Amino acid sequence: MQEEEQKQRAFHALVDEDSTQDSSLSQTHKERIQASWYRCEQFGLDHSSRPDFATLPRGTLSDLVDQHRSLLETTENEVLPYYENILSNSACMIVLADRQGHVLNTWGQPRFGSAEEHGLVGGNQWTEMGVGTNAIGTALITGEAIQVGRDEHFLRANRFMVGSASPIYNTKNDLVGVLDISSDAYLPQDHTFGMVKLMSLSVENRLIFSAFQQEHFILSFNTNVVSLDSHWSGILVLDENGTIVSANRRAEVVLARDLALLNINQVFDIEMREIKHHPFSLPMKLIAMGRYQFYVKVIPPVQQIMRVPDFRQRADYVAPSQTETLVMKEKNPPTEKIIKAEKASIKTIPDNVIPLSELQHGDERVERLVRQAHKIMEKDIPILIHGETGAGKEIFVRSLHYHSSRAKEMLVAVNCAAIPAELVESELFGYEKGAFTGAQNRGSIGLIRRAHHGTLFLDEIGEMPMAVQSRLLRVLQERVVTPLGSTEAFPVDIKLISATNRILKDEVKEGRFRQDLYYRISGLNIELPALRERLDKGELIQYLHNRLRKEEPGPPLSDSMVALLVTHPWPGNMRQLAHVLKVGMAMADEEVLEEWHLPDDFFDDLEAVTPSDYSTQSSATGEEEEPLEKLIPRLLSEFKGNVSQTAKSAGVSRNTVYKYAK
Ligand SMILES: Nc1ncnc2c1ncn2[C@@H]1O[C@H](COP(=O)(O)OP(=O)(O)OP(=O)(O)O)[C@@H](O)[C@H]1O
Repeated sequence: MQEEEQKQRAFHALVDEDSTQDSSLSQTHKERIQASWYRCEQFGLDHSSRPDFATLPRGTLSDLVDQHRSLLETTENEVLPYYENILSNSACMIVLADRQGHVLNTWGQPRFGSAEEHGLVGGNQWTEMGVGTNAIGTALITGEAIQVGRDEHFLRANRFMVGSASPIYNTKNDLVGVLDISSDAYLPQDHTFGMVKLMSLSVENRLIFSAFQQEHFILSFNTNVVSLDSHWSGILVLDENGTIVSANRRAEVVLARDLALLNINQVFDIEMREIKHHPFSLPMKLIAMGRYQFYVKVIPPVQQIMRVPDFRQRADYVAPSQTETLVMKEKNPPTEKIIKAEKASIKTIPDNVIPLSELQHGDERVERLVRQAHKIMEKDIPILIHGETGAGKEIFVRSLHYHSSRAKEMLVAVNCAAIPAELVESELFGYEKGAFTGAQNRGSIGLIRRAHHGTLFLDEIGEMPMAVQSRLLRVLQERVVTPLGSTEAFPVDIKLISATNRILKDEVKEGRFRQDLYYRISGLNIELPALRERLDKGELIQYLHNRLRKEEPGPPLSDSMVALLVTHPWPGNMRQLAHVLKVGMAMADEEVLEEWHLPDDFFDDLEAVTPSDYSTQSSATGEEEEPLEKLIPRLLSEFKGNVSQTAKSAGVSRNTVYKYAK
């Protein structure tokens, strides 16, 4: 359990590498600045040196601009407009530089002096060697995003500004440029840093789309369905066969592996043919690496859409004039019909929501907590759910929401661990026109107000940054949300459900979670038991198996298989069970599900917990066990290379056969 928690923390640290602002991270930043200053000394600079911009002649600059046309256009036409509402009139300057630090273009009007004074101008080169520690030059050397505060600049001449820069990588993972926001120190700097990182991610994502969207499938994935279209989603590019031909940096960080040329079925529990047949607008919930759950959206190749046969040739084609009348008719259905439809939609629980009555199958403890939570949904009392990862917290919350009087309104699920720390605040509370900059813009309503009259589910609440905790506390006390940069307070009526797999009381003791907020959110405390602790394990396994068989036909479960599944420790809980069943059912096709159909990690877990409890058939009969390295090659040659028969006969998975095959 402890190990699992550690793994979880490591995973979340990866999912949001920027989420912690603890001393170890600021230490890393300090070290980076120190290393840069050391380099500057080696370059022979001293603090009073004048910046040497090695300005390019005009002709050379226009050649450089031509070479970087696609990068410049992507930034200028496709990325900056999205940030206009936050950055315009902000008295900051956005700078795009090439991989040698040459400024290619700038946007905005900084408050700090003229171009001659600040030097952020087309053709000037911002390297550490010429200009000392600076955001652009230091990001180029380290290959990572960095914010350089006024006094962190090596040269005194540059200490009038704060620079936030983030490198841009192309689809081949080569560093091709740097995006920088420079301003005097009056902007909220955390936010500016978050923004420049997002902008560079967004340029990278656009470069991927321009390069691949014509002929490839593009998968975007995130831990949170609401954030699927955001720039911090992972992106994978797949060819016809499901081979990953490109990915953004976020995908590699989140999945913590080199993805090049893997097949999609080695990353997610899905085959390419299923991806092709999945309705494209509908996000899927998939498991990565057998354990971690993501929402995944598929964007099909543009050319494929165009290859669809001309619809006018279809027999059921209705000419436009007729269509219009049909639509008009539908627009005015009889009142009775509307009332019926409304009633039906209120009563209908979406397919992916498990009815409350099916959440438990005879475990009294679970039955009691389901009953309590259902009741409390109608009271003004927040619910806090604690449970191991994969225990079914989110499934439980969805079920609660759709069985409450708030079912017609939105359930807004926010995974606090999946949003970069600098942006959690504006995502949750929204921001007013020109919140950060005094600019004219449309602002954003924020996730809390989106859940007005509905349910707000704050998953992984233990990961919420301290500053955001204080703001959330005020919202819960005063029941109003004041968007960033606004003086207006908007009343909110939300049912708050929070979930965590940390022990929040310990987090309070360690000073990582506000005590007052803890008491505010934990009106009803629910401990969702781990799968291994549940008394209705057998029934639950059969229930989940039946549910999966409704989605896709699969083999039946024998009693001995249920008995084996019941003995498993299930560190990944319901999520792992669903994965093991899915893999097993796919491997078994229409045969009866047997041990050797199950994935390897199932047996790894068994061996790790109770090596002596789990024994193969031969050891159960007391016979001397033949080591796998001998048994597998022998059986393989006996069965003339047939992997399935070998696996079946040895009582191991196919992967194990491959491992020991010589
Ligand atoms: N009661 C249930 N019946 C059937 N399947 C379930 C149930 N609970 C969970 N599952 C399965 O387990 C998966 C994980 O569940 P869920 O996302 O609710 O876990 P969680 O506790 O919120 O996990 P995490 O803490 O990692 O966010 C679901 O996608 C579903 O496949």
